[in-house]
Amino acid sequence: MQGKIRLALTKGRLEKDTVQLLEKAGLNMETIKNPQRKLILDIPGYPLEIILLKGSDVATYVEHGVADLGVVGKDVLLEKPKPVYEVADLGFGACRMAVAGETSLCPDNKKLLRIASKYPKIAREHFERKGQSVEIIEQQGSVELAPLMGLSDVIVDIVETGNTLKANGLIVLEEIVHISARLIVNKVSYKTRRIEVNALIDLLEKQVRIRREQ
Ligand SMILES: Nc1ncnc2c1ncn2[C@@H]1O[C@H](COP(=O)(O)OP(=O)(O)OP(=O)(O)O)[C@@H](O)[C@H]1O
Ligand SMILES: O=P(O)(O)OC[C@H]1O[C@H](OP(=O)(O)OP(=O)(O)O)[C@H](O)[C@@H]1O
Repeated sequence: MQGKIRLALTKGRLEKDTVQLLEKAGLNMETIKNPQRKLILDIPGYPLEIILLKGSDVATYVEHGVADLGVVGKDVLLEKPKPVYEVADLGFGACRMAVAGETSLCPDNKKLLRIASKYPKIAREHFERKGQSVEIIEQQGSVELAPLMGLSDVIVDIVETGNTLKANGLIVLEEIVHISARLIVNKVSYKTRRIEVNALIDLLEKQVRIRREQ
C-alpha cells in the first residue's frame, strides 16, 4: 500500500497563487496558513502531503522522487533542467526573462558583451543563439545594479511590472522567454501512481481553465 501523494510547493512569490489554486480545487489549505510555519503539511480529507521548498529544490525533490509532483517557475526549469515531466502551465507567476540595459547602450555594437545575471545558462544560451560572444558575470541578486556600477553592459533578469528596471534607469532591450509557474511530475510516479497523480493534475488543470475563462 503506497502512502500519500507528495506535492512540493515553491515558497515565496508563487505560494499565494498556488494555495489559492489548490483551495479552488477543493483542498483544505488551512494548515499552510498556520503561523508556526511547518514545512510538511497534511491536507485534511485528501491523501496529499505538501512540502515547502525554494524553487530549485522543488525540482530536485521531484527529480529524486521524494516528491511526486511540484510547482515551480519556468525560469528554474530552464536554468537548471531536470529529468521530470512538465505537465501543465498553471498561468500564475507570469513574468518575462529579458535583456535589459541603459537606454544609451547599443549592445550589438560591442565585441564581447558583459552580462550580469542570476541565470547564467539562460543568458549564455540566448546570446549563443544570436552568435554574440559574452562574458557572464553571475549574480545572486540586485542584478540591476551591475550596469549602473559598470560591472556589466547589460543584465538578463526577470521583469514583472518593470518597476525595478524603471527605478534604476534601465529598459528592456529584448525579451527572451515568457515565464510562469509549471506543474512538474516525477517520471516514475507518473507511471506507478498514475491514477492519483492524474487525479491531482486534472483537478488543478480544471481550475486553471476556469481561471483563464474568467
Ligand atoms: N518579479 C519576479 N521576480 C522574481 N521571480 C518572479 C517574479 N514574478 C514571478 N516570479 C516567479 O516566482 C518564482 C519564485 O520567485 P521568488 O522570488 O519567490 O524566489 P527566488 O527566485 O528563489 O528568489 P529569492 O532567491 O529571492 O528567494 C520565480 O522562480 C519566478 O518563476
Ligand atoms: O519587474 P518587477 O516587478 O520590478 O520585478 C522584477 C524584479 O524582481 C526580482 O527581484 P527580487 O525582488 O527577487 O530581488 P533580487 O533578485 O534582487 O533578490 C527580479 O530579479 C527583478 O529585480
